[in-house]
Amino acid sequence: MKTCYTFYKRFRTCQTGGRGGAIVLKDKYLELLAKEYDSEEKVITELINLKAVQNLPKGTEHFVSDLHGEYQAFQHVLRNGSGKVREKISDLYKGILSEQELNEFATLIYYPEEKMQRIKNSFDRREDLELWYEVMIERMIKLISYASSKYTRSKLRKALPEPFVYIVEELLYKTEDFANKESYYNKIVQQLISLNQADQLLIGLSYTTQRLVVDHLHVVGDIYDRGPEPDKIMETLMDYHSLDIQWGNHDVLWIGAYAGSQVCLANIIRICARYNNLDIIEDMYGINLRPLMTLAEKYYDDNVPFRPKIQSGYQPSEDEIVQISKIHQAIAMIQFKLESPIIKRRPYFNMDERLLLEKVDYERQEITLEGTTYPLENTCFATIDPENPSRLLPEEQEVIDKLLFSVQHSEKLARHMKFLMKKGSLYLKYNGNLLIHGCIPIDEDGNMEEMKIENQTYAGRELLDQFEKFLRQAFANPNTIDDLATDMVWYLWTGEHSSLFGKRAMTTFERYFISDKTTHKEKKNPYYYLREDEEICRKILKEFDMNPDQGHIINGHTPVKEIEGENPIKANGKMVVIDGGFSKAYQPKTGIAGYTLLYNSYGMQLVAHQHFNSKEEVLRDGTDVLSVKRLVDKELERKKVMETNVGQEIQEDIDNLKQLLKDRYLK
Ligand SMILES: O=P(O)(O)OC[C@H]1O[C@](O)(COP(=O)(O)O)[C@@H](O)[C@@H]1O
Ligand SMILES: [Mn+2]
Repeated sequence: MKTCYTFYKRFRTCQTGGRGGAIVLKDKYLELLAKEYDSEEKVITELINLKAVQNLPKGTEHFVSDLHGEYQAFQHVLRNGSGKVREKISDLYKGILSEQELNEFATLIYYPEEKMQRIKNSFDRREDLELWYEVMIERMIKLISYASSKYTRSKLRKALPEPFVYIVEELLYKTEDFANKESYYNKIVQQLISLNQADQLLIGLSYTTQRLVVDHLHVVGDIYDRGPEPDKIMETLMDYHSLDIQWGNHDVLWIGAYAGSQVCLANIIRICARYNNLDIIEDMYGINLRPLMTLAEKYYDDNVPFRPKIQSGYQPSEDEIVQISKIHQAIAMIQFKLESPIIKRRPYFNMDERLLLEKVDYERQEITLEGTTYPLENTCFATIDPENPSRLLPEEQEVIDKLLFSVQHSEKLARHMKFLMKKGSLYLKYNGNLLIHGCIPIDEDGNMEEMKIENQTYAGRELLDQFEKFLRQAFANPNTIDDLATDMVWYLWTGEHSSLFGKRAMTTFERYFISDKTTHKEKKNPYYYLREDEEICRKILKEFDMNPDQGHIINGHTPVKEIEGENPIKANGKMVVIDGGFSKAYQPKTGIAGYTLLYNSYGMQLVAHQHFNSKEEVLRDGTDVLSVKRLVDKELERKKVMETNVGQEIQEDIDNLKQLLKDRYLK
C-alpha cells in the first residue's frame, strides 16, 4: 500500500492540469494499486486491517525542544520516554516488586548494555545469573505485551529485535492453554540462556520497550549550539523510528552555513568558540580551522570577554583559552563585517540600525546609539579600516572562503543538513496542534505583522510559507551565496519579523563591547506576552486553518523561568512552551533541566525534568531524575487513530481501496 500511496501523492503534487488530469492520474494510481492487490480477497483483507487500525487508540507523541547539543540529557529523556517506561513498569509491578527492584528494572531498560554488565559482575555463581535471566526475560515479555497493547501485531513485529522475532512472538502470544505449553516456553527460555543469547535478547527487548512507549517524536527546534554534542543528537535522530523537526533559529544558522551564507557560517563558529566547542567544527565535522587560527594569531591578543564559557567536561589549558579568545575575536569581527553588505542590499530587512561598525568613532572608541554615546570596551578592531569599516581584509576574505569550502565539503555535515531539510519545516500542523519553535510575528493589537519582501507584502501563515520557500531555495543552490534566498536564511536567524527569532534586534555587538546593560536588551515581539491570552492563541490557530477549540500551540525558544514562577502552560492551556533549559548554560535561569510534552490517547501531559547529571549516576543509584507531571488537557473520550494525521492518510487509502473494489472486482 505504501509504495502506491507515495507514488500517487508524488503524482498529485506534480499535477498541474485541470480536473481531467486528476482523473487520468487517479486511473493510473488505481492501475498501480491493482497490481499490488490483484485479488478481491487481498483488497478486502487490507480494508479490514486498515479499518481496525483506525479504531486503535492514537499513539503517544513525545515533544522535545531546545536540546542545544546536550546529547546525554536528551538520550536519557528518549530512553525513559519522559517517564513513560517507569510508569508502565509501575502499572504492572507496583506492590509486587520493591522500589529498588522497580528502579533496577527501569535502569536496565534505559541503559541495557551497561546495566547488564554491572549486574553480571555482581553474581558469583552462574546458577544465580541464569535464574536472573529467566526472571528478567519473563518480566520484559510481560512489559512488552502490555506496552504494545494498542498496536497491531505487525507494528510490534517491526519493533522487535530482528534475530529473535519468531521466538519473542512465541513467548508473547501464549494462549489460554498456557498450562499445556508451560514446559515448551520454559524450554525456549532455557535454551536461549544456555546458548548465551540472553544478553542480546534482553538488550534487544529493552530497546523494543523504549520504542513502544513513544510512537512519534517532535523536535521543536534548536538542536545545535551551546552544548557539546549536536552531531550525536543528529545521529540519534537519524536512527529514530518516527519523527519530525521544526527548525529553530540555531538550526537554520547551520543550514544557512551549509547553504552558502558566509555570515551564518561566521556565527556558528563564533558560538562554538564562545562555548568552548570548536572541536564540533574541527573534529566532529572535519572543518579545517587552521587558516582562521593563523589570522587570529596575527591580529589578536587575549581579551577576557572573548574567553570561552567553560562548562563541565573538558577543561582547556590557559594557552588554549587564550587561543580560543583570539579565534573568537577574529570570527566575530568577520561576522560583523559580513552583516553590513546584506543590510545595505536588503532595505526591507529594516536593519540599518545594525550597521554598527559604521557608527563607531574609532579615534575616541565610542559609539552613539539612539542619541546616547557609549564608551567601547575590550575592542578588537585591528583589521578595521575606519574609512571603510565593513571591508574584509583580503586575508579575512580568504579565511571565510576557505571555511565555506570546507563546510560544504564535510560529508558528515552534508548528511546531517540533508536530514534536517528532509524531516524539518518552519512550522507543523500535527494532530490538531500547531508546532513552531519561536513565534508568529504579531503587533501589539494581536494582528499579524506584515513584512514587505521585494514588492510583495506577506503576513501570518503566508509569511512563514514564504520564509520556508526561501530557505529551501537557498539549500538547493549552495553555490549562490549572496542572493535573496541565502540572505533570508540569515534574516531568519536575526530579523525582527523572523518567526524563529522574533526580537527587534540581536545585540551581540553591544554585549561584547558596551558595559551599559540597557543596550543589551533585545526587545521581544508582542507575541511573547500576548500569547498568555487565549483569544490571541485562538486567532493564531484560525490563521493556520486549525480548530481553536481543539488545538494547542507548542513553542520552544524562550526559556521558561520556572524559578520566577513562570508557568509553561499559558492561555488557559492553549499554549505550551517547552523550553525548560536542556542547555546547561540556561539552567540557572529556568531552575529545571528541561520540559517535555507527552500527548497520548488520554490527553497531554507536561513533564518537568530535574537536573540530569550523568548516565553513570543513573546506573549507580538506579534512580531516575524525574519529573513532575502536569495535566495540560484531558480528552473526554479516548482519541483514536482515525482522528489523527496518520488516520487521515489511512482514510485516503481506504477510499482508494473501496474504489478499486468497485471498479475492478464488483463489476
Ligand atoms: O547567551 P548567548 O550565547 O550570549 O546568546 C544570546 C543570544 O542568543 C539568543 O537568545 C538566541 O538564541 P536562543 O534561540 O537560544 O534564544 C539571542 O537572542 C541572543 O542574542
Ligand atoms: Mn531558539
